[in-house]
Amino acid sequence: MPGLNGDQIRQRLAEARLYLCTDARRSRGDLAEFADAALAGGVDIIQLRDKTDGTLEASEEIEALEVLARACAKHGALLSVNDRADIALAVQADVLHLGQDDLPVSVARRILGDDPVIGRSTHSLEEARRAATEDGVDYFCVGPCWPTPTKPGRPAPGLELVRAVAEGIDTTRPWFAIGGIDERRVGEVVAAGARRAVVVRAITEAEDPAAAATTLRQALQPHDS
Ligand SMILES: Cc1ncc(COP(=O)(O)OP(=O)(O)O)c(N)n1
Ligand SMILES: Cc1nc(C(=O)O)sc1CCOP(=O)(O)O
Ligand SMILES: [Mg+2]
Repeated sequence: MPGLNGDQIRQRLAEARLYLCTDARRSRGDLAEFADAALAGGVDIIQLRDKTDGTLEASEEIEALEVLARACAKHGALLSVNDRADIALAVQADVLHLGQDDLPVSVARRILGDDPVIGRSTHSLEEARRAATEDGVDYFCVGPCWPTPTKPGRPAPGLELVRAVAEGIDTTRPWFAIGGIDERRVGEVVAAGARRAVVVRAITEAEDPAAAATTLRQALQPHDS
């Protein structure tokens, strides 16, 4: 099946509210079933981020991404690869996500071409400001909103940073709050000015991933910017 072109990917990114990072569920059941439930519940973008026991072998990562790609095609969602431009190219991903210490965006762009979108992690107002204008970046993430065991050792700038970004910088590019967000806290994130969120445990550890996604999506949905 042909993939989405750059305009279609950017259109879906603009409309996205809920972004899920999941591991490959090597020790917790079926990845296809889980992805299908999360996407049916309202996840717009799904990323494979498996760092539980070291990183996956490239072949294992590609195999898991192919499972996610089929689920994304079924639900009209975007497929995101973490860190690795070579793997994003290999699986024709819609999205590549890069942290501050990952590949430079200009290098990733050279590898990927213009169509896939590239996202950046930011943890300060200065980094967010840079990501909001840096060439080749399509969206950025701001956090952690709360300290999180999913990213141990990463200090949390908290909702103060979300407020500062919402009020103080050019937010023409889509941006997502991240870190410690769950059904209970998502209202605070929205009140701080975010319209989009990235979650890990709130869905990967939910008893009912579809219901968790629906609740999070509804909390983020009422806004239209
Ligand atoms: C959507 C999204 N946002 C942030 C991150 C974190 O990226 P990074 O800081 O590079 O950390 P790792 O995830 O690579 O450990 C992400 N992966 N996805
Ligand atoms: C992968 C990641 N990156 C962060 C950042 O601030 O860049 S916070 C984070 C982990 C988010 O996991 P959870 O939803 O389980 O708290
Ligand atoms: Mg990274």
